[in-house]
Amino acid sequence: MLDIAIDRKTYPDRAGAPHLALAGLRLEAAPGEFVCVVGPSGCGKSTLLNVVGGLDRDVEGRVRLTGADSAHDIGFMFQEPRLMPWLTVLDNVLLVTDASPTAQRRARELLTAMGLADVLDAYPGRLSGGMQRRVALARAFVIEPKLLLMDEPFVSLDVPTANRLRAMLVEQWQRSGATVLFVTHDLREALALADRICFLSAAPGRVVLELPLALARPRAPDDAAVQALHAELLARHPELLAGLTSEPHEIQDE
Ligand SMILES: Nc1ncnc2c1ncn2[C@@H]1O[C@H](COP(=O)(O)OP(=O)(O)OP(=O)(O)O)[C@@H](O)[C@H]1O
Repeated sequence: MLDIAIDRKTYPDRAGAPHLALAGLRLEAAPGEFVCVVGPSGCGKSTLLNVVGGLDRDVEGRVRLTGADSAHDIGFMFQEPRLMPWLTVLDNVLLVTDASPTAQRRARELLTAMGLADVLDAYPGRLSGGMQRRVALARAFVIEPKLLLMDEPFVSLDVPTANRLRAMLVEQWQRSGATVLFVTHDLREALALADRICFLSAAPGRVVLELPLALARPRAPDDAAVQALHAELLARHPELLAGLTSEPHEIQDE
């Protein structure tokens, strides 16, 4: 369903010379597959998502997305929740829809499933960081995306809040059947979420290892099976994991 072949993606550096961010990157994802992209800071993960999502078209290569009719079939979630402070929780979610009665029902259902039924009319500034991410998660799913692009969406949250959000994501993903491309530099997070992990090299990023996962769900980053696989990977591929951090830098949230 998703077939990515990026030959070259450059940015102009300060002197205007091309700075290579991605080169020779090949990646495929099957319908409904949850793929995590893991790599060190600066290897091109956000660039990859921007290219796949059509936010950046200045690239040599191609992205084929079959089964999706339009950009409306692609959902996004970024590191920051990116909510409009002047809109209520419900209106923030409806913003990406046609606000039809069906969309309204769906938005309410999603927000209720995420424990936000009591704050539909609240403004984002009144919500904790974790609640704001839940609104962003509901907004990502409300369009019933065929493809969901997620750029470190749970970074900087405390462990219980991040784990709760991951569980909500997996529940909605399993219901929706969406293909997910989830970028992270946290290997334990990837092990907790993915059907398959694609490791990117340091810049310019390309896929250097693919790891299919057969661990049962639900999983969390601190599960014994995840920890064991993490330790095994560290032992087998120390070179790949240099530059990655598995320790989230926490802020207390809820
Ligand atoms: N708008 C831009 N202009 C110039 N260079 C850029 C731009 N955006 C990214 N880069 C460079 O391209 C490379 C890839 O950046 P990108 O943000 O995609 O990496 P990343 O893996 O997402 O990093 P991080 O994990 O730190 O968010 C880096 O060297 C970065 O400095």
